[in-house]
Order: sequence, then C-alpha cells, then structure tokens
Amino acid sequence: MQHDERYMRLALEIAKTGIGQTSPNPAVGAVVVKNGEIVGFGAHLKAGEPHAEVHAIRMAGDKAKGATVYVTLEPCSHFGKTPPCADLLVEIGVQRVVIATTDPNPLVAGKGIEKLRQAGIDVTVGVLKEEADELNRVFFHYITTKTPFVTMKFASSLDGKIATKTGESKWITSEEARQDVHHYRVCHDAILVGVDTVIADNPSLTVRLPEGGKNPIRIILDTHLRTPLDAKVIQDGEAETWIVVGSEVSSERIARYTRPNVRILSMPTPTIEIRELLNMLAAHKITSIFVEGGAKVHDSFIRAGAVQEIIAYFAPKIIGGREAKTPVGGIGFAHMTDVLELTIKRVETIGQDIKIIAAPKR
Ligand SMILES: Nc1c(/N=C/[C@@H](O)[C@H](O)[C@H](O)COP(=O)(O)O)[nH]c(=O)[nH]c1=O
Repeated sequence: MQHDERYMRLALEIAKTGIGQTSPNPAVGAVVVKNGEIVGFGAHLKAGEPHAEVHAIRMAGDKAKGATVYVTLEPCSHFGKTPPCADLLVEIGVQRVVIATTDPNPLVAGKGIEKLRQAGIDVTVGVLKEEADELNRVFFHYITTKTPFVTMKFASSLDGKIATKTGESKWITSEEARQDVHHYRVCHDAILVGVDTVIADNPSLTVRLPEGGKNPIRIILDTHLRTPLDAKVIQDGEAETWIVVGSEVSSERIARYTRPNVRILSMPTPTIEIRELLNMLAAHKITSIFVEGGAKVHDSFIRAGAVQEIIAYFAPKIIGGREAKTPVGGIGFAHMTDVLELTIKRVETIGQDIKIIAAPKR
C-alpha cells in the first residue's frame, strides 16, 4: 500500500540519525502509526542503547496497543545487550508490523518475523527493501562476510594525477571537497594509509568538522616500520594509531614505537597480505575502513578484490607529467579482461570539483 511507503520512508530518514554512531550495530528507524496518526518514532543511536522500536513504542505509550509499527530492519529476536524487540512488540499487542528488510545475520534471519506471526501479528516484509539495504550496506557486509566494509577515496586532477612530478599535492581539490572527505572519516571505524603517504604528507587523518565527530582509528600499512617517530600520527595523541608491519621487523625496532596511543600489529608473513589484514582487523571489531591512499595501497586493495565503494574527486586542473603519480599505482592489471569493473552510483559537483561514487560490479 502506498501509505506503507510513506511511513517507511519516514522511518528510513529517522534511521539515518544513527549513521556513524551505532557501529558495530546497524542504523535502524521505527515509526508507530495508530488510526492514521503518527504516535511514536525512534532511532537506534548507539550500540548498547535501546533499539529503534523501543524508543518508538515508549513515545507511543498506551497508543501502541493495536497500532502499526514501521521498522527498517527486522526486529531482533535474540538477547543481545537489550531484550528482544520482537517479544516487546508481542507483549504490547501491536496489530501490524511492516519491515523493510530482514536481518542479514543467517543465525537470526526470519526469527523475529516468525515470532511476530506466531503471536498473530500481521507482518509485511520488503517495503523499500533496496533503500534499507543501501542504508546499512556497511553493517550487512560486515555481518555476512566477517570482514570490514572498505571505502576507497582518491582526489585527482582531471588528467588523473594525485600529485605533481615533484610530489606536490596541496591542494588538488577545493576546501568543500576536502571537507566532504571528513564526513566519510567520521562514519568509518578506521582510516588507512600507506607509510609513503605518512612520509610525504605527514597527515593527521583526524576528523575536523564544524560539529566535531569521533576520530577513526588510524591504520598505517608499514611493512618495514619506516613511519617517522616525529610523525603527527605518532606524536599528536589525537587518535589511536595502529601500525601494521611484516613479520621480519625486529622487536627492538618495534619497542621504539611504544606510546600510549600507538599499537603495532605484526602480520604472520614478511609482507602485508590484504585479505589476512582484513580478517585481523575484523577480529579487532573494525567494521569499516576508509582507505585514503596512496597509489600503492590502492592497487593492493583493488587487486585483492577488497573494495566495496570508491569515492573519486576530480578537480578542474591539469597536472601532466609522465612521472606524476596516479590514484592506483603498483602492479595493476595486465589485461582488460582482468580490470575492476564498476557501477557508477552517483555523480555530484562539490564546489568546483566533481565527485563520483562507484561500486565494483558484483
Ligand atoms: N591532496 C589532496 C588530498 N590528499 C590526501 C592525502 O594524501 C593527505 O595526506 C590527507 O588527506 C591529509 O590528511 P589531513 O592531514 O588529516 O588533512 N585529498 C583531497 O581530498 N584533496 C587533495 O587535494
């Protein structure tokens, strides 16, 4: 029914208030409707806090009995940090539940719906499913693959250079585009760069947004532990810094990096293998990573098939020069049949720059 879509669209908008705050949980929104009136709504705002349905039902009070509840993700049916929402909806005696998408966790998928139907509640599933899946693509990826969702970002000139042949890169894109990058940083658990970027740019990799925001964990891929000890990521204490090194780095060298906010992660192999790295980071509850370069790191993630979304900014500038670096360097693909094919999801302008959001074809 078309009013189902109207209320579910509202629930999706409310769910977005939790984006970037609920990790490792999904962002969920709920709206309670009784006799054509909205009597309650709510979002899941932080892991460990009440779920969206609980907030919405509380706001509805005794009007929740006999009401219809619109929720963007199947109500949970298992005891996590909070009691199951499916039980609450049964207890309250709602009349109907409309769900956008089912839980991606195979262990619980469909169990919440089953519980509601067994209690005689009318359940509709799949209203605006596409939008709901897109909203929680990070959570769904992490739950179903047990590896972090990887977003890759690069900023280049129109002729595809990320720096001049002398290594200068400040700045290629405008202030607005660089600000936009911080919105991605704040909603990823970690931000990742290669040691060459640390040496070349001495980046902070922190979130500088007018409204503030949590700094992601800074992950530096540094096989031989070459990160300068006076680098901001070591010295500034602004955020945690994890340096990933190969197995051949000596414990004496590692000892020199002992700092309160610095952690060294040693790979089991002399070089850093991306899939192994992602499994290791997932084990540390990293559900999403924002990969900001450089060219070699981008190449290793692309060739490992480890990228779920690409954010590319193009500035109306021509840099030129055969030696000037391009966004994806390293080994690359030898044959057109092997290249990474993408779907363009969105094209926008930001100030004077163009922003393209793309995703690898399945
Ligand atoms: N050169 C550019 C970028 N450069 C991106 C990285 O190479 C920088 O080291 C990193 O963003 C610096 O992080 P910070 O110290 O926290 O500001 N990125 C952009 O979007 N536009 C650019 O023109």
